Amino acid sequence: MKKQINVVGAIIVKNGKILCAQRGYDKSLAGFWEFPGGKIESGETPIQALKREIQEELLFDISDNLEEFVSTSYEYEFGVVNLTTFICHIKKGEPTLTEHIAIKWLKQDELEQIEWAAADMPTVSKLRLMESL
Ligand SMILES: Nc1nc2c([nH]c(=O)n2[C@H]2C[C@H](O)[C@@H](COP(=O)(O)OP(=O)(O)OP(=O)(O)O)O2)c(=O)[nH]1
Repeated sequence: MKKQINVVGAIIVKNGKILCAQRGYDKSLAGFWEFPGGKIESGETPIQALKREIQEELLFDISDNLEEFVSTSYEYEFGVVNLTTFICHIKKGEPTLTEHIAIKWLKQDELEQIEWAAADMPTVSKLRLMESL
């Protein structure tokens, strides 16, 4: 069986726009756009993992009222990514790039303008169809 990789991603919403982050060139899926986050470590809940990853990668705190949005699995050649995305807001601080190449704040109907990691497409499609955020 292929390696299972359990990942959480943050849909960070501010003023009706969504934070999109471009993966670094030294990473898997280099240069693709993603919801910031990462792998859940052993002993962590998904929400704990998400808070830790956002603090590590973008140096801000997300608020406590997280809303689970989509859970999907996608098989890449390096393994199966089981991705759960959560809608969240900024509690404290501003996004600061440490690992990503770039970030963009896009409206729901602009999300398809960038090239997303394949596992993210169900989340992108659902966001596109939402009334408002
Ligand atoms: N953080 C995040 N990862 C995603 C998304 N979509 C998607 O396929 N992934 C994949 C990329 C990685 O293979 C894995 C997340 O791991 P990570 O972001 O912690 O990985 P990493 O860069 O530390 O390390 P690596 O995969 O290069 O070894 O899930 C997403 O929206 N956000």
